[in-house]
Amino acid sequence: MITVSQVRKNYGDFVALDGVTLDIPSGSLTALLGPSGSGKSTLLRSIAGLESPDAGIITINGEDVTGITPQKRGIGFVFQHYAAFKHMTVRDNIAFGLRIRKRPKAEIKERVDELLRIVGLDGFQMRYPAQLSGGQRQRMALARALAVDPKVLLLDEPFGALDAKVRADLREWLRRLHDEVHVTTVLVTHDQEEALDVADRIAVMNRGNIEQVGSPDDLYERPANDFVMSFLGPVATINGVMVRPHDLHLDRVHHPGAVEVTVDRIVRLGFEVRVELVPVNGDQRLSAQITRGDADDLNLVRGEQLYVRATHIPGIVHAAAH
Ligand SMILES: Nc1ncnc2c1ncn2[C@@H]1O[C@H](COP(=O)(O)OP(=O)(O)OP(=O)(O)O)[C@@H](O)[C@H]1O
Repeated sequence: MITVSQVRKNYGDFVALDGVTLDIPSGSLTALLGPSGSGKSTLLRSIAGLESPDAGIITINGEDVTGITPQKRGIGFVFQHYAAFKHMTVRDNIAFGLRIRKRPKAEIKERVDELLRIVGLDGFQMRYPAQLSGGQRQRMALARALAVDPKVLLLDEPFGALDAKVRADLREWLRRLHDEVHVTTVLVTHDQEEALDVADRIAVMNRGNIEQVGSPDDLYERPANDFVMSFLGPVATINGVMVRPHDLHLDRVHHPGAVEVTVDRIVRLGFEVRVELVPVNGDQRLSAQITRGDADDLNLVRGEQLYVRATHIPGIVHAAAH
């Protein structure tokens, strides 16, 4: 378990962490999710010991590590741009931490073989980092961080520099890796899809504070406020209430609570159809997400008028009336 209590960090006048308190359970994969500048990296680097907080306490497995150097915290760290040792093979890069700890040769070989298998780089052990793809290089970085059996694995946008397809593959891979090694992992990301996809817990950050902590379902279905609601996925505002676009229902007849709208655009996205709507009463425009089947049944035509209503209103969220 990692505990962060009332941690503050200022850079000059700027408050990067505004008294953050967070518990990270052992064995969890927790994502720190938030917009750029919200303090995610500062919090992660404080846990790592790469930043020293101005106030507050951080413990790892019950030990106060606030004043302890990064080397003594038992952490593995992977950054977006991982600095591999270019002149060393993949095998030697992974073995590095074990060598400087002077582990016996046989143990190093066994551990590195195991890690090469876990990260799927068995066939690449004699290559140099320059001969790897970006995704392979990040997997090597993870193997290197895991080699010394860290108590905690800290990942700062580890897939941030990779293209969307590779990112998606690596997310799935990280999830499986975590299921296998169970090391307490904290992942910084600004990508809500990435957080929802891999994390079992998400802490949503905004302006140096934590807005909400919970499972992906909790946050998506029961967001604590408008910020979490809008950061976790697309929203539409209807009658002053924020809802998810897929919770909007289109109808040709009026039902209580329905709003009259004009169909402005119909965008077919494979199985789903996004229908952009302009309320007749001048409210802000909104998008409904419906299935292709529903769209075909409705036989929607651009410019026609119909009614839209919310079939599900999440949690306690209410947008400011306008
Ligand atoms: N060494 C520093 N000196 C001054 N300001 C800093 C320093 N490090 C971070 N900041 C500022 O603190 C704020 C929080 O930075 P941080 O890197 O924690 O945000 P983040 O949520 O990780 O954002 P990003 O996703 O863009 O990395 C930012 O506004 C940043 O400019």
